[in-house]
Amino acid sequence: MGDHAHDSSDFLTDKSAKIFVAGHRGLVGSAIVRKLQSLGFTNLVLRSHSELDLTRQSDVDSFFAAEKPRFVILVAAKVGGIHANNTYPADFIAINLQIQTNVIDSSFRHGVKKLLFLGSSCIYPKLAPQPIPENALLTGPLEPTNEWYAIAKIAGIKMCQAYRIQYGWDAISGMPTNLYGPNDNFHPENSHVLPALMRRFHEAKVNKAKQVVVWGTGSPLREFLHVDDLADAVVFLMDKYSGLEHLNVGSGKEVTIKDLAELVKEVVGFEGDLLWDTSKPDGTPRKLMDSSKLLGLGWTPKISLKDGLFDTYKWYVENVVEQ
Ligand SMILES: NC(=O)C1=CN([C@@H]2O[C@H](COP(=O)(O)OP(=O)(O)OC[C@H]3O[C@@H](n4cnc5c(N)ncnc54)[C@H](OP(=O)(O)O)[C@@H]3O)[C@@H](O)[C@H]2O)C=CC1
Ligand SMILES: C[C@H]1O[C@H](OP(=O)(O)OP(=O)(O)OC[C@H]2O[C@@H](n3cnc4c(=O)[nH]c(N)nc43)[C@H](O)[C@@H]2O)[C@@H](O)[C@@H](O)C1=O
Repeated sequence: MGDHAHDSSDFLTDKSAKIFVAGHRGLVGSAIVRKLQSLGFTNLVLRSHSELDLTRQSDVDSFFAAEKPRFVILVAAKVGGIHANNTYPADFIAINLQIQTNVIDSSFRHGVKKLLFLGSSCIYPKLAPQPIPENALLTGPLEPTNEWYAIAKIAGIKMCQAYRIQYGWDAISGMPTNLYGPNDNFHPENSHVLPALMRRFHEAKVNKAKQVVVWGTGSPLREFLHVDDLADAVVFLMDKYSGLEHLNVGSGKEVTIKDLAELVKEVVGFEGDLLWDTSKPDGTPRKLMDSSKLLGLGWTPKISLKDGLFDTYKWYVENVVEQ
């Protein structure tokens, strides 16, 4: 089964087509809803976690039988930073396998025309060649702190490929790098590094603290992409890509955690010192992805990290900080 990488679908032609955005209230899902609404889509089907628990197979199948969406964008998942992944491995592997298996299978069985599944750059080996090409998948041991989540995501990619091979069904996968932006998860322990530091620096500034603890050594490198760029890439992939292989979705720019911390400190306006807690894990030393396949199809990221940080901090102060 060859790659039909340039099959164009009718995703952008019929704005009344029914689209199910699974996980629409999260960082990524809410950005995708914003993007689709800005493009004039009028028929989004949205269900919160409490309305439809995607780990419950019979409920998912009843939902698809009733709604029969034409397109599905699957971004619902159990998601968290390095501490959460390292602390709740059973949740990360079980919940994510259940969600994706239920949604992918029910989508196929109820006639969905095209489905996009989101994985993550953590699917690649801990010491993959940098920048990481898509074919580095399954060529080496995973990063231990998030291997459970990574295995679930790899299974999702493989499931989409298997349904294309066996049934000729149009399921595609995108692999985003570390994401950030409005509506992120700012939980003090379970969040990702960027929102965690933004919250900690903000609280330190307000409380006039002298120093802020940052986890690890500060030496790991991370690539960041603003979630609005990711939402743009999701629409681009739904419209322009129908291939067997997953595609990397990155900004191509990486920073050390130390430089990121300094940048967030500057954006927030905290003037104290950083204290490094090296008892906390660094995780994988580097995971810059090679996104040249997606770039070659014509997509480009537009939001710089500094602009994105200012935009996110403005949102944080207006929406999260107790008024
Ligand atoms: N954030 C990042 O840095 C990255 C994220 N990704 C991927 O992007 C996708 C979205 O991540 P992100 O937006 O950051 O995560 P969020 O946690 O912000 O959003 C996930 C959404 O999924 C929902 N959800 C979780 N479990 C269930 C369930 N059992 N049934 C129904 N809904 C459920 C959550 O609802 P509720 O909160 O109410 O439980 C939430 O709205 C995920 O697939 C993730 O793997 C990939 C790379 C990086
Ligand atoms: C998207 C990606 O996200 C996760 O992988 P990660 O990138 O390692 O995660 P992270 O953002 O939590 O940490 C990045 C680095 O930052 C350092 N760090 C400093 N201070 C804080 C801090 O306060 N909080 C956090 N979380 N990290 C901190 C931390 O020590 C580490 O070196 C997995 O979900 C993975 O599966 C995945 O897909």
